[in-house]
Amino acid sequence: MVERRKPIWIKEATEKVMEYKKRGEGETVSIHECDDRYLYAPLIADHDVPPFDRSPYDGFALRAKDTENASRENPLLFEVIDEIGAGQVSLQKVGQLEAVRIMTGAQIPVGADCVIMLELVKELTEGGKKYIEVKRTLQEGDNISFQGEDTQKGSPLIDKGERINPGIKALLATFGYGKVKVAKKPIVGIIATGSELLRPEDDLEPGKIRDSNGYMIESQVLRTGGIYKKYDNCADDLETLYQAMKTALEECDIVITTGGVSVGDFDYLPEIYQRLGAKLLFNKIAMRPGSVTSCAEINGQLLFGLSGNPSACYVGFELFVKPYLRYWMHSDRPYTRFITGVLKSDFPKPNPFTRFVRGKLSYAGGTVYAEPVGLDKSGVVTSIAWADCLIVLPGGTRGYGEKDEVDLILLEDQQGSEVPWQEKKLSKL
Ligand SMILES: Nc1nc2c(c(=O)[nH]1)N[C@H]1C(S)=C(S)[C@@H](COP(=O)(O)OP(=O)(O)OC[C@H]3O[C@@H](n4cnc5c(N)ncnc54)[C@H](O)[C@@H]3O)O[C@H]1N2
Ligand code: MOO
Ligand SMILES: [Mg+2]
Repeated sequence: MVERRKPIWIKEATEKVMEYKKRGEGETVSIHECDDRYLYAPLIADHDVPPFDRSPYDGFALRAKDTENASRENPLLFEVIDEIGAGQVSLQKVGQLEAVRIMTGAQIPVGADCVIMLELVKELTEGGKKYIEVKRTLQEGDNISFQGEDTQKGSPLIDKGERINPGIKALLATFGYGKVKVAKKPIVGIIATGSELLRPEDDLEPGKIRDSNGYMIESQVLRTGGIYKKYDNCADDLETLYQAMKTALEECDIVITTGGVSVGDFDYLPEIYQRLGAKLLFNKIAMRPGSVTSCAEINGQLLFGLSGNPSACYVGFELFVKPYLRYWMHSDRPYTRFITGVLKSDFPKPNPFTRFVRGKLSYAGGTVYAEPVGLDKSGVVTSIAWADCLIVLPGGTRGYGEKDEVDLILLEDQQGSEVPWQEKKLSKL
């Protein structure tokens, strides 16, 4: 008699995985290599930015009070006592009716309290001395970028666990991090199982297909920020698979298998979990695709048994593996981000389980729309390539129609969510 598995809610499966969440160690990398890594410590401003009052324009620095009586009818002459570019500091003190020619980015000289742009003055030379003619009044602070106006010393800027983007990298450079402490990348073992599997470089043979899941998971691991170790495809043979799993467990932080988790004659994963002495967390989830997604734990290490069906495998990773890995890298928003949008076409097929339909986002009139792409079957591979979201259609007795409001899981998002997508209503399964 074939085992009858009892499905659990997505919410419950997520919680079971995250019960084993842990934070990985840190390592130091060159700033050149910190992109897309997760910060291991918060970033706090250790000095003011800008670090000194500076000119935002090419112009002349002078004292505002000296311009009090300046006008078109009454131009005032200021003697130019020095000239500085960015990086230079004037040793002169600006006194009454004096000015320093100053370029953008240069420090405001002592005595000066405002800047007038080059275009607004007339320059003249008389008796070997340089002057400018000022025809307008200026206020103290006019055209000055003040020390600390961007950020002040001691300000918390970026939390630990944030993924380093170009802006964060700019801040790291600003505050002198030639080397950056980041979370170590978790090593994810990938084993594609199935006697039908060929490698991409192999010619097709009767009854065989090329392994696509293994490569797709490689990509998902990289997109999440981890590193992968892909093992040779494993035929549906208990002993070979058992040995491959043991090796992967020793060499990796977590292990993902694809295929062999269902109830078929050659689906050996359930038996392998038993032989390894791993604790089964779940092997059936009320969702489609990916209902067979399994997870087991041994000595704190997780084994994810993703479905062999490509679309199911993909969804299983996004919902359950990704948050675990992101948390590992210290993210406080480890879950896949979701938003609300509008269904762009009918989806009449009802399903008792929550469905994650591969979809494409579009925007019109301030609304986000999502349209299913490709064939909605868990064995389908093409739709994954066309999708940038998963349209969530909660299980029930009816299908969904155009204009229905739906949750959308964003596949390309790197910001993450503090909370997972989860069923809003839980009835009996
Ligand atoms: N009697 C039942 N049969 C099935 C059930 C069930 O509940 N009762 N569940 C179905 C569902 S749902 C799914 S999903 C699949 C899951 O199967 P497995 O995870 O055991 O995967 P396999 O049987 O090994 O393969 C399924 C399918 O996927 C292809 N495959 C496998 N690996 C790859 C790969 N690396 N790249 C591309 N494609 C792959 C494989 O050739 C099969 O076509 O079970 C249903 N059956
Ligand atoms: O678990 Mo299977 O999800 O229908 O692909
Ligand atoms: Mg199977």
